Parts: sequence; structure tokens; C-alpha cells
Amino acid sequence: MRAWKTQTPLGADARQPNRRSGEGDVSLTELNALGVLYQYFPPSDYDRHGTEAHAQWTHFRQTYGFKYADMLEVSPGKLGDYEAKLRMFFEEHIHADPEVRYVVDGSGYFDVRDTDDDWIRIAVEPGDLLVLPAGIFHRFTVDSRNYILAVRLFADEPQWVPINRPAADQHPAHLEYMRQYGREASDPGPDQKAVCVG
Ligand SMILES: CSCCC(=O)/C(O)=C/O
Ligand SMILES: [Fe+2]
Repeated sequence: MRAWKTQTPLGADARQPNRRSGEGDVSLTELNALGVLYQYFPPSDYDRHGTEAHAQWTHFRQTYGFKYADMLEVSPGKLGDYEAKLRMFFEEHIHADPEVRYVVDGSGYFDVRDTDDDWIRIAVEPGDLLVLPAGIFHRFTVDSRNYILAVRLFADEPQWVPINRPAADQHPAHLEYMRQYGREASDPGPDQKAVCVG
């Protein structure tokens, strides 16, 4: 996984890196300060059929209470209304619950807003597990390879409910997010611990 600030405005093709020139990578510590958690599980630990071939996975899911999982294959041939779905994923939104995605195959970009309202682009590849906290403004796109196979982990029954702006700005999940991680927050998340392996 690597992360960087995107150029503003974004270039014509969102699936390109759109990296802001002259700036280095955004660090995992900076992502953790936004409440974004990251862990790496070797892709062999989670085969394409969703069986968790490794105790490490079970431990992670029990620790964070992600009892449910499904798989999402984002590609022109597999996902109906592909371009419309991609537009929906790329429309800035929040969720009332954490967004937990594990990449089994392919790649893509999760963009999250930072405290300066800039976009930080998180490039994910197989083995990357990303936890976006409830209430964070974010968006997703595949990259130019137009393919990702990701496991979606949930605490409750799988559901995908995006809350777009402007309604999201006053949503309790976003207000709580800003209380914990916003510019005025006294410290990054009272009980957050950086989850980062390897
Ligand atoms: C590969 S995850 C698909 C996009 C998604 O579930 C989401 O919520 C993007 O923000
Ligand atoms: Fe999302």
C-alpha cells in the first residue's frame, strides 16, 4: 500500500495516479491520525473462495468483531452497470459504519479527505486490508487495470449504504468522526491503535 496527496483539481482520468507533484508519500502514521487503519495479510491467507486459510485472519475478525464478509468483484465483465457503479463509488460519501476492505486480487484507489480537506489517495493491492472509520469522507475507483476483487467485512449483515454530501455533512457519524479526528480534535482517536503489520 502507498498513499499520496492528489493534484487538485483531479485530472481528466480519475483512474490515473493523479499524484500531486513535488510531494512525498503520505505515511501510515498520518493515515492512522485520520483514523484509517491498515494491515497486510499475505494473499495466500485468503483464497478466492473466501475461506480464511490462516488463523491470523480469524484473530483479526474476532478482535474487531467483523462477523460477516462477502466478496465484490469490480470489473466490466462481472459487475452489472459497471460504469454507473464506478461513478457511485467515486461520488464522495460516508458510511455510518467502518468500511473494511481486503484486496484478494487486482488493485484500486481509496481516496480519503484529510483535515485540510485535501484528498489522500491510498493505492491498494493484493494482501492490503484497509479500515476506513465510520463518517470519514471517501471515494473509490479502480485504477487503469479496471479490476479489483475485494472482501468486504462487516460487523452486521452486509450492506452498502453511501451517504452523499450535503446530507453527510450533518450526519451523526460524520460529526462524531470530526469530533475524534477533525482539525480541532485534541488527540487522534481516544482508543485507536495503529494496526500495521509489515
Ligand atoms: C472495492 S470496494 C468497492 C467500493 C465500496 O464498497 C465503497 O464503499 C467505496 O467507498
Ligand atoms: Fe464507501
